[in-house]
Amino acid sequence: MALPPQSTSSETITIGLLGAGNVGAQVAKTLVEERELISARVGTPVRLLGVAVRDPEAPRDWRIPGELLTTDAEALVDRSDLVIELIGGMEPASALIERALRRGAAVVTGNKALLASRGAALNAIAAETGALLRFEASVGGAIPILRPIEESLSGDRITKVMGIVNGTTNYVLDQMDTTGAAFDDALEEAQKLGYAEADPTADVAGLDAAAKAAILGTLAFHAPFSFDDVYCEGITEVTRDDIEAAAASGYVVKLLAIAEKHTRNQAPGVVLRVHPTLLPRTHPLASVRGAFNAVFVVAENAGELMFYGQGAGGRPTSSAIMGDVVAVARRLRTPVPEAPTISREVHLPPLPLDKATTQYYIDMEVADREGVIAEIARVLADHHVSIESMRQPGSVTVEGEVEDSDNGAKVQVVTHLATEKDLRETVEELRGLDVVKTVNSVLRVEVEK
Ligand SMILES: NC(=O)c1ccc[n+]([C@@H]2O[C@H](COP(=O)([O-])OP(=O)(O)OC[C@H]3O[C@@H](n4cnc5c(N)ncnc54)[C@H](O)[C@@H]3O)[C@@H](O)[C@H]2O)c1
Ligand SMILES: N[C@@H](CCO)C(=O)O
Ligand code: NA
Repeated sequence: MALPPQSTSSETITIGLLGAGNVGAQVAKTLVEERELISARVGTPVRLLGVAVRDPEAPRDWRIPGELLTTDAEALVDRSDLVIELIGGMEPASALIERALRRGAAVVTGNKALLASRGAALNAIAAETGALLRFEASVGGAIPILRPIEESLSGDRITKVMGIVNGTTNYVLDQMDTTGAAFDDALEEAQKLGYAEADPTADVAGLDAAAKAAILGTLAFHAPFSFDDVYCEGITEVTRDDIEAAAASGYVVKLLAIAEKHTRNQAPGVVLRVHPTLLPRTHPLASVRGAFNAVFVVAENAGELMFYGQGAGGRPTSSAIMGDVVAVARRLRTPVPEAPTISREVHLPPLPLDKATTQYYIDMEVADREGVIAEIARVLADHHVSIESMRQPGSVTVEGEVEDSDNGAKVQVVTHLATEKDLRETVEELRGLDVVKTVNSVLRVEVEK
């Protein structure tokens, strides 16, 4: 399919869009319908040169003018000053971005999977050729989060970034919690609403959130982290029982991505982790509903900051893409020296999960006889894990002892801060006790921001 002739005005910034799915179709709509506004914001005319698609006949959320459609993505890349990549996945997205950067064209992308595995390499190519590479849409959808970390907080020291960064899983957990929906039904709905990845396994297995944790960690700590540095557990093992038991104890289950600097008793490093987490219902992140995202950032001087907004969906994500397009196009018009997007001045290695400290919730079935609680408490104490609260559903919460109940002997313990290593050894020993029939679930708990 032929492309329209290239702009004759050397002033005009030409844009090539790759992919016209949930996000791409919205971006095409904005570039066509709001061309004057975007050009005014940039200060130079911008023009959508073409939209590379796999199937020109495919139905789309917005009908892209036929003369813009092409199946030759490489030719479009070679003719564009600015390339927007919204195909997703590794190939051909990676090769097309690399092709654009090598010829000095600017690139805007929302492809977190690619950035979390090849981000450092792509940034190196951009640094070599002087090309611009921006990716605000890759984390938190519409929420401005990467630029505040990179620019506004660049004079401070960030110590922790923690957030709900996957809209699909937040939608699924929220539906299960508030309407009692089944996992599969809620996921199907999230797919229909355009929140999920092309393969939603990436969402429910925590991989999408892990990619975002690597990107957030890299920018927050000025050290390169990749997907492989992130400990990752998804929500597929979270049951309705877990959610109901958590609710009965005043908690809500959320999939959190956490990147935290650890310095105590060890050389400094960063633990990056994604896992289902219990939050007290009063915690600000507990009220993040549906496909919304929220990210807490803690910095030495700024203190606590919270960023909140729509984390997924074609329209919200297109806002972040367009923000990058305008920012990058302004720079194409008036070039200024670019500082490296990913600075590497700090040697801060990724640390294994064992180095993380957090609180834990342990739910177990126990024998309904005297001395059970004392035995459980002894095992925890032996491993330096102290108890914040202990509860038996259906009976009165008491300190250190649990009353018999008609509901059978179920015991739920919330610990104080403990290391993963101590916790793991504790749970292993609890499982081996005669008085413990089963350990139903072990979930991490975040009480503080
Ligand atoms: N949907 C969201 O809420 C959201 C939010 C933030 C970031 N993202 C990211 O944005 C990107 C796009 O997401 P999406 O939801 O629009 O995905 P999508 O699956 O709806 O769209 C991708 C489109 O690319 C097309 N495509 C595949 N191979 C192609 C090729 N070789 N040439 C041209 N087109 C090709 C597909 O046919 C599809 O229409 C992904 O990287 C995704 O992770 C999505
Ligand atoms: N699939 C992703 C899209 C936004 O990155 C999500 O559900 O959050
Ligand atoms: Na964002």
